Amino acid sequence: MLVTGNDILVPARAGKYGVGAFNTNNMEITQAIIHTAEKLRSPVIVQMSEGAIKYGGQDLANIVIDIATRATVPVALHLDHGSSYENALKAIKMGFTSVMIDASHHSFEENVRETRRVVEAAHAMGISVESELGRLGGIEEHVVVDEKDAFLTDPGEAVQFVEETGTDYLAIAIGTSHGAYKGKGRPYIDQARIERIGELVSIPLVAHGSSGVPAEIVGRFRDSGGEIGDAAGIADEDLRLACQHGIAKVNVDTDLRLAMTVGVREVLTKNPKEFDPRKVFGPAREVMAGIVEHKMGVLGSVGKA
Ligand SMILES: O=C(COP(=O)(O)O)N(O)CCCCO
Ligand code: NA
Ligand SMILES: [Zn+2]
Repeated sequence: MLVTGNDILVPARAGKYGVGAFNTNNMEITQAIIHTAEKLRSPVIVQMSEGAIKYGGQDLANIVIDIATRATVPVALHLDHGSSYENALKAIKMGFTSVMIDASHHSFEENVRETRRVVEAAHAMGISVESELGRLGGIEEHVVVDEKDAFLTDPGEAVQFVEETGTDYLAIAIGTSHGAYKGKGRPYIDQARIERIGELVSIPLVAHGSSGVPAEIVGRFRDSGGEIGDAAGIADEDLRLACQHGIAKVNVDTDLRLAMTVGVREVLTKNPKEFDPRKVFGPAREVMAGIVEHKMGVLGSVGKA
C-alpha cells in the first residue's frame, strides 16, 4: 500500500531498524525494489531524484505509484534531494508521499527558513518531509578534527534545527558521501556522533551515501568490460550499528546502478547475438533484487511489514 514516509520511518526509529530508500529510474528497478520488499515482508521507500523526474516524469512516477498502491507491504514514494520549495510542491502534485528539501549548502538560518516553508505546505497536504543539516562528504583519514567538524552535523545544531523547522526526519552528515568512491578501504563513519544526535533528537535520522559498493559486484562489473577505479562503500556492520543509534532511512542508489549495469553487460558480452530487451533487462532485474535483499537483511527491516 502507498503510505507516507512517516508511516514507515517512525516505527523504524522506534524499532531500531533501518528501511532502505532505493532510487529508481525505470520499471525494472522499481519492480526489483518493491517485489523484493513484498517477498521479505519489508517496508520500503522508493525515491526519485530531480534527475529521475526529468528522465521519466509523471510516466515513471505513475509506474511507481501503481506498483506501490497494489503492493502488500507499505511503500512510500519520496523526492530525493529536492532543491527548492517549488520542486517539492510539484512532486507532491505528482503523487509523491514524502519529499526532501535539501538546503544544507545554505547557511543555518536560510536552511531553517526554506525547510520550514516546505514543512508547512507539505503538512497541510498530509505529506512528510526530509531535510538535511551538515555537509555530506567523504572524510579522508588525513582530515584533521576541526575540518571534520566543519563538515559533519553538530548535535546541538540538530536539536535547534528540528525544533525550528518541524522536519519529520533529518539527513545528517556522518562521513558518508555519494557515489562509488567513499574513501580508501573502510570509509570513516562517525558512530559516536550518530549516537549523540540520536540521544538528543527523537525523529528518524537519514543516512545518505549508504551504498556498500560490494566487491563481488565491482568484480563482475570489471569482468564484463566495465571500467571502475578503487571503489569502496559503507561496511554492512557500520550500517547495522548506525540503525541501533537512530538512523531509520538508508539511501542506496549506486549499488543498484552497478547491479543493473552488471546484469546488462554480462548478457550482452556473453550473448553477442541477443537483442530481446526482456533477455537483457530481465537478468539485470534479478541482480538488483539480490542487492535489495542483502541490504534489507543488513538493515533489519525483513519481516517488519
Ligand atoms: O544518498 C544517496 C545514495 O548514495 P549512494 O551513492 O551511496 O548510493 N542518494 O541520495 C541517491 C542520489 C545520489 C546519487 O547516487
Ligand atoms: Na545535501
Ligand atoms: Zn543523497
